[in-house]
Amino acid sequence: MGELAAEKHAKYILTVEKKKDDIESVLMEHLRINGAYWGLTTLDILGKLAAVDQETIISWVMSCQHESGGFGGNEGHDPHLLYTLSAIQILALFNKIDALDAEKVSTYISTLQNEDGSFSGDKWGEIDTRFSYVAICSLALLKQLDKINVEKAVKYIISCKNLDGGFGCTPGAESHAGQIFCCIGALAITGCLHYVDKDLLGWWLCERQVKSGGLNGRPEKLPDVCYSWWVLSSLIMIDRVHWIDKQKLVDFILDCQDKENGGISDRPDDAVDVFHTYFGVAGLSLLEYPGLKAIDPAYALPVDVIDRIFLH
Ligand SMILES: COc1ccc(S(=O)(=O)N2Cc3cc(C#N)ccc3N(Cc3cncn3C)C[C@H]2Cc2ccccc2)cc1
Ligand SMILES: [Zn+2]
Repeated sequence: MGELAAEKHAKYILTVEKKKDDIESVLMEHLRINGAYWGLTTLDILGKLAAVDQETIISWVMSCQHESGGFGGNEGHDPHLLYTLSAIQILALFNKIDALDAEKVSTYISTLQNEDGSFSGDKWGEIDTRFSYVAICSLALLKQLDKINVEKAVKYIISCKNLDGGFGCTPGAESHAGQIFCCIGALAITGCLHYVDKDLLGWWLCERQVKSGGLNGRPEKLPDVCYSWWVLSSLIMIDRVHWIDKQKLVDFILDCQDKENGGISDRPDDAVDVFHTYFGVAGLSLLEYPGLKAIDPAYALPVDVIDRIFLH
């Protein structure tokens, strides 16, 4: 509890970024570009992004680009929408989106939109509302939303709305906090939040808070720090964040820190990792924890980065 061990978390991220051959790094090498986005955005929120060698990172990110225009999770890996968004987000952090051929990347993304407006994650065709969000967020950052059929993309997302006000990965699939974030984020970016029943969804979301103050992803599940992002950012986007106890959530996240070695875990006393360190720090940023840079709930990037892209 108590306070955020910011210096320790920055040091933890910087050491993990360097490690390549330990078991965790090898297991995660297929999504290394996701890990880089989580780590670098955490550093930026902590005001420590200057601690990394941006030229080295930018050239590594560009080396993950496939000839199709999409990005793989590491050098030489097949492209996927999930990794393409992480690449764009990393370049945005360093104000280097212009290192990209926006036309080529947005053509890759637009070829993954299906007739019904949904998106496949890659050429193998898996459809999930996660991919709708990743496609729309990527194209918005590239200012290339006109490359897809936004009306059909929005219509497909709305077709995944459930009677409980939530959203699942496909029409009729069970509501889950991760998919709700993706659908609400996509609707926020496209200016279509008026299709959402904010009171019904707000109720489902605020019911995710358990007595420890943490948030879970579905009814009866254990709380998990990463839901501090999926649920909280959704509540903020639909203006219902006052329906949860923010201080109790802050205390839950602070309770999940390893204050000795740095890092944040999914719940108290579990092993820390980069993923939960990012979502913990990003969650505290959404809760306006002192000393942290503000993060945009829809784009999952610092507000000053978003302002630089859209307001310059
Ligand atoms: C430790 O076992 C795992 C299990 C799965 C994965 S994963 O499929 O690559 N992935 C990313 C992820 C990264 C880390 C880290 N470092 C840790 C966990 C975690 N999960 C699993 C998780 C998180 N909360 C509870 N659970 C069970 C989410 C998952 C899916 C996801 C990917 C990208 C963006 C959002 C979500 C990685 C490790
Ligand atoms: Zn988690």
